[in-house]
Amino acid sequence: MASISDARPDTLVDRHGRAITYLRISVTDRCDLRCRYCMSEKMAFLPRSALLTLEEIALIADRFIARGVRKIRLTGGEPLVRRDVMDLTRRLGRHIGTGLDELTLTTNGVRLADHAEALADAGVRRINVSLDSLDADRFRHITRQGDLSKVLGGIRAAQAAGLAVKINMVALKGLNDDEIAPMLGWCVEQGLDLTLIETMPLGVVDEDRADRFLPLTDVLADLKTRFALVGDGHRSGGPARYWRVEGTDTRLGLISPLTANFCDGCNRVRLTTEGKLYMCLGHDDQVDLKTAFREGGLAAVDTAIGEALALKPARHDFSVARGAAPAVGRHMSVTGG
Ligand SMILES: Nc1nc2c(ncn2[C@@H]2O[C@H](COP(=O)(O)OP(=O)(O)OP(=O)(O)O)[C@@H](O)[C@H]2O)c(=O)[nH]1
Ligand SMILES: C[S@@+](CC[C@H](N)C(=O)[O-])C[C@H]1O[C@@H](n2cnc3c(N)ncnc32)[C@H](O)[C@@H]1O
Ligand code: SF4
Ligand code: SF4
Repeated sequence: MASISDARPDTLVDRHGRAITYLRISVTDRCDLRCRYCMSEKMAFLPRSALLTLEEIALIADRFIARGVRKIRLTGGEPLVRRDVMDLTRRLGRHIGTGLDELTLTTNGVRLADHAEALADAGVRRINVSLDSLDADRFRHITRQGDLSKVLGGIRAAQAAGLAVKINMVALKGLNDDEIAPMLGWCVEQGLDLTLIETMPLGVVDEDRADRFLPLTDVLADLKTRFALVGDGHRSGGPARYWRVEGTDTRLGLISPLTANFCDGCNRVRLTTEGKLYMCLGHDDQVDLKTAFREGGLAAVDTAIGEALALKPARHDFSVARGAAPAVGRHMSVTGG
């Protein structure tokens, strides 16, 4: 866990002594899919007038970089549906090697083929692509409208552009639990990493989370009977714990907020597309950086960021008990995952 004593003088440190070095930016709440665990079928999206402009996002990101953020991830909604996202990527990419160690992106992959080379040219070296099934019908069912072939084409294009690709798969009881081992096998064949994710109770969706929750402790025990998995001390700066499939290049990551809490090591905050800086995925504490910027410029942004550090909760209170209300009303697509 990062602590105040590890922190450089300009590093952002929260009231629990955790250095904030990772900024996740949701560039849009919109998406071209409607994954069942993420959104309800009928979602209302923000009007475009509510969004930060590209220039505002870039200026706010610069303030975080000046104060010790070393990793930025663009996310959403689906980041590649925002028309000017590549301009933003190029702009932020200029910090790589100086202020930033890494600029990266999490995408559903649908539009990836059109953007893969430009992402690589902007300095992105690896991306995460969400893929919950390799069966076209099931993929369409989970995403409500997705075309698997486009995602697979996007992954191939990313690899051809030299990007390392990690697959994100949300483990869903009764929806894709029988595909987890085959997915890991496929990732080994394709030279991809795989991260499994426990479903988190954010926003009201159209089914009870308890019906879909799959503890990754059980999944890991099963995978260990099928693959030679060796503990791997790799850290990406994100929440996953890693294993390597022995004799291969593939890493298996587990993101287990319910069964293996990782909040002690939290190093991240989230900027939404309307300029709210959320201090935790599972809580409502936030400051409004859009208003701060529009009323007081970057000095007011700096002050607001400082104030936000005092709001960061120690940990989430997620519950996937039957009938439990979601931890917060906003959907994952709004907070940016
Ligand atoms: N509870 C919780 N979940 C998180 C956090 N950060 C990321 N996740 C979840 O982890 C999943 C994968 O996130 P990604 O966008 O791939 O980011 P990452 O795990 O930081 O990625 P890497 O840089 O590859 O480690 C998503 O479902 C996120 O919501 C976090 O701080 N808390
Ligand atoms: C919100 S999406 C945004 C980026 C992009 N649209 C995508 O799907 O990769 C980011 C990540 O959050 C995951 N996610 C969404 N809702 C979730 C939930 N309720 N619990 C756990 N992970 C979730 C997705 O699977 C995806 O990997
Ligand atoms: S997980 Fe990503 S692709 Fe799926 S609905 Fe949410 S934002 Fe869209
Ligand atoms: S749930 Fe909140 S405190 Fe825990 S790791 Fe995620 S953002 Fe950090």
